[in-house]
Amino acid sequence: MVAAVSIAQVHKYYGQLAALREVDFDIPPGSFFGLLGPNGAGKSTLINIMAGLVRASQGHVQIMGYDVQRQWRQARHTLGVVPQELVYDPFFTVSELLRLQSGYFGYGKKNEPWLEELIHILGLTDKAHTNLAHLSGGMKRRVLIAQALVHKPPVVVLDEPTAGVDVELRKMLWTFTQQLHQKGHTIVLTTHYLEEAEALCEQIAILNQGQLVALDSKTALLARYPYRLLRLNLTDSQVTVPDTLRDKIQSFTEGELILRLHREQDSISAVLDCLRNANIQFVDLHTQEPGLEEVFLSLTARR
Ligand SMILES: Nc1ncnc2c1ncn2[C@@H]1O[C@H](COP(=O)(O)OP(=O)(O)OP(=O)(O)O)[C@@H](O)[C@H]1O
Repeated sequence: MVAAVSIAQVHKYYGQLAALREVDFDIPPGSFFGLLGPNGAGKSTLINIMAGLVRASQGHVQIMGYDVQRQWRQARHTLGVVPQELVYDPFFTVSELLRLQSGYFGYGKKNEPWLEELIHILGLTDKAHTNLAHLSGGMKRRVLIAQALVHKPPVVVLDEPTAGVDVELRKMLWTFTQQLHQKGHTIVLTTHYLEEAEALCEQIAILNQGQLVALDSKTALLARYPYRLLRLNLTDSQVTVPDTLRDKIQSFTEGELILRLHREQDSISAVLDCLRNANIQFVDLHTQEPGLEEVFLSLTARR
């Protein structure tokens, strides 16, 4: 089966700076794929290479089997990218822009019902004849999504679609992308909201300083993490935690002590004995399984 996106030995240099180093992985067709990484990890560079906007210094990228450089026309037809920046042309209305974009892909009147449907499902009906310059940031974001979908691309890349949007629009975008996924589109999502990636993505790649540091299903990634958290609400917030527990402290604020315990090496009862021996009392405790945030931080922490 052809990969939705195939990234083969990609390097990208900006002068001396290696923005991507030996990045090599496939995004399976039909997956909901999270591309994560801290600021400057290389996510946008990789997306721009997929979109044919930036040329890889070495290596190849294919979208649905089409090379983004040699077969750029076909590759572009199979890909829709929702950019991170709110870039727009202030001279057009929403509906004019979508028609123009549709025409760029060679679609004529036959595509009108789909454009109407996009306007409707993205809640843009009232704004269809409004100039883009007069739309709010949230509305502009919806237009960018519609614009990326005019040609019904099988692969849809959303570069931080929920950055800076309100809760209502975020929920609407979640539902919308899930529906696209259910219809068979491959979704590639970058986001800094790890709870968002955890809720939506099945497969996850993590980039750090231009290199791939994790590639797995979300479930496997979470299961591989060897720690869990122990949360204790202490009666006294001023206590000194015993030395033997110091390196396990994840945080200690306002009487809530969170310890990071190794599943095999640390026993909860030994930790509690240690606290009791130090005369530290607590009113409540519970354990918590790690979330994507803990896994992400452990893989991307700068040494
Ligand atoms: N046109 C460019 N010229 C020079 N350096 C660049 C250029 N574009 C990106 N970089 C550098 O390449 C590295 C990767 O940047 P990139 O924007 O791909 O990261 P990112 O993971 O998308 O970050 P963010 O989460 O902040 O959007 C950074 O060090 C950045 O400064």
